Amino acid sequence: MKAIIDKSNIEGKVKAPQSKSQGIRLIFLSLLTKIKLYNYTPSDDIKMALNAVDAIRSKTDYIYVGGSATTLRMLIPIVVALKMKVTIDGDESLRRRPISSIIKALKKAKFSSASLPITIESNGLEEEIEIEGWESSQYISGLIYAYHLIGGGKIKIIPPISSKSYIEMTIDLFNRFGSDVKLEGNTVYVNPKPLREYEGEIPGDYALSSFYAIASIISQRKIEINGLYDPPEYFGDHKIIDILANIGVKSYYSKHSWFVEYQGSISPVEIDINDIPDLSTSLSAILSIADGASKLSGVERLKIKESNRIETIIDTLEAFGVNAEYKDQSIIIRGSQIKRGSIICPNDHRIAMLAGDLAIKEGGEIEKAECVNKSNPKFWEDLISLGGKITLE
Ligand SMILES: O=C(O)C1=C[C@@H](OP(=O)(O)O)[C@@H](O)[C@H](O)C1
Ligand SMILES: C=C(OP(=O)(O)O)C(=O)O
Repeated sequence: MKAIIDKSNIEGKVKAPQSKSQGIRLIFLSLLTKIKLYNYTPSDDIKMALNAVDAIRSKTDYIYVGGSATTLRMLIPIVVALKMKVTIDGDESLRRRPISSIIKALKKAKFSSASLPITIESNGLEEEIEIEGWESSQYISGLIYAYHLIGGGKIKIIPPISSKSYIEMTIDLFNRFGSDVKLEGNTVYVNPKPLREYEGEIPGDYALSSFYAIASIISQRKIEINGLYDPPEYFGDHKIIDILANIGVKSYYSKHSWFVEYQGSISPVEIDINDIPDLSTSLSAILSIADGASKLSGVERLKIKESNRIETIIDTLEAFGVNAEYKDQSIIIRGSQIKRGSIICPNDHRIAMLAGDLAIKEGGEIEKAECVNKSNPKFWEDLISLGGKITLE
């Protein structure tokens, strides 16, 4: 599918896209307590998480997880804790992504290979585990679930810890459901308590919502995004509210809604995105119109996302006339006059959304635009509902 976009003004009200991270966590929580989800958006990754828990329940020996690394890397410790013998596979994109740290950490399991497809045979999960913290936080999130399945345990994380905000998200979720999980220093202590049940919707997603907010800023308008959860204390994607406020945008949260309004020029900024990697793409869009050069540091692990996002962010910015380069382990973005451009989605949903935001300025085309379905199948229809002049063919 191709998205053909003309210069547009993005404004009005929209419901936040559902959170892939919160959704996958709630789905895996159904292994531990009763969960009933209403009106969920069936993104590719949500479908893969549902696939995984169904496979666990029916004790099948094969689980396909598509392109969802969150599902994969949370699933591996869970199937090991359940002493399952199972083969897990994914799509071409996921087969290229690393899973070495969790294989190294799980000493009581046997793994047929160091990448997908992989057959796992398990004698269970050790009471205490040590795992490298720099490859992916998703393993630690999965281990927290796994330790809830076997009555508790200790996770010693070898620093540096990447994407720490997602570990905080998992801990926050379990504690809100009544459990007792603590991160003290670099160690997670899992002391399972009875979990409450949940009936409701998947909460809205800040990183996915930021593409709508930033499209509105690029078109110098204002927008209200509702259905969001109260921003937690810990640092994470929800801090996008403050990040935009600090570069010249009117941006604030009130009663489950995020209000964003263009106020004039955008200030350049230096941000370490190691704990908020999913914001790298939407931040690249707004920094394209900043008055000067901005710097995204902590970008090394963007290489192991659905695409090598260091390359695909820079290629996409350049396709729309924006001056960008990779220098000193950072992405440098120099504010430019965005031009009409076009890309073929490099099998990466957030790159298509970045291109969608840039195209709002002077128009553009995105081939394989359906790649947004991995996390937000409503992306194009939502932009159209907000005033986007977009033809899908
Ligand atoms: O736990 C999660 O829900 C996620 C963790 C992050 O991955 P890493 O921990 O591998 O950075 C993030 O990029 C991903 O989109 C979602
Ligand atoms: C990297 C992402 O997801 P995952 O790691 O779950 O594939 C993402 O949503 O940008």
